[in-house]
Amino acid sequence: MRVDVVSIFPDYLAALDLSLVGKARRTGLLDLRVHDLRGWATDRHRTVDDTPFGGGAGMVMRPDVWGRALDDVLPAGGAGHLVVPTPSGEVFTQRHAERLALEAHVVIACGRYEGIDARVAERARAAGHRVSELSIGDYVLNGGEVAALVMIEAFGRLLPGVVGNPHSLVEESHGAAGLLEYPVYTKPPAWEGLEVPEVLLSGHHARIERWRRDRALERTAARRPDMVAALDVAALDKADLAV
Ligand SMILES: Nc1ccccc1-c1cnco1
Repeated sequence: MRVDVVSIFPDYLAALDLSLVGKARRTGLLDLRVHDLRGWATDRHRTVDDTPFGGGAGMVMRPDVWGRALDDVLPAGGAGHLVVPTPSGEVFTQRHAERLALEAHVVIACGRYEGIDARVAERARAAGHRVSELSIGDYVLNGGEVAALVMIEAFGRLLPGVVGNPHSLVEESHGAAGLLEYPVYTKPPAWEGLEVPEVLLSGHHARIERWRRDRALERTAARRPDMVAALDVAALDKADLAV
């Protein structure tokens, strides 16, 4: 899989040399290239932005500079997937990560300022590329670089061979039947006057499973009422019958 990231702060992506993504690059599983957008600017000051048509605060990133950059990094023939991190995008989920992990060539355009001229995405779509404008959550960032790091880690870890044990690719952050994970404990059994729940030391697997399921339900109801609404109660009941 090839991934190109274009940014005016390419050093922001240095974290991608570390850990699993860094290993995937070194072993050739992931061909990740980071580019400085200013390399496609043509004036002496290497300008990449300008004032917004229609007025308003801030600056907009220029279509001509982005157009030249994407002409160079998107694959010929419209076979690429352009990802544009933006606060006004669809919320990025594990589903998006799974789909992106199947792509041969992903290009991530990291915008700054008030965003990238809308014609850049429009032109990429017209050229046949898939284009996804994605948000990693409802908060304000200064640019798309952090979102790019999040997305690359999320889909990069799904590439075959990147994570040692493929079983650990099951959605750890969301456990059984669409619930949040239960609380976890390890040695020592008593720490700073705090005890590990007795049931976890009991060796009674059915009780342990039920305790974990109950804690996961409590957490999900308390922290993610949106997930409770989407719960597959039938699957949960089946799980309940199982333990
Ligand atoms: N706030 C931002 C500013 C610039 C580029 C992306 C974002 C973003 C992406 N996901 C949430 O915010």
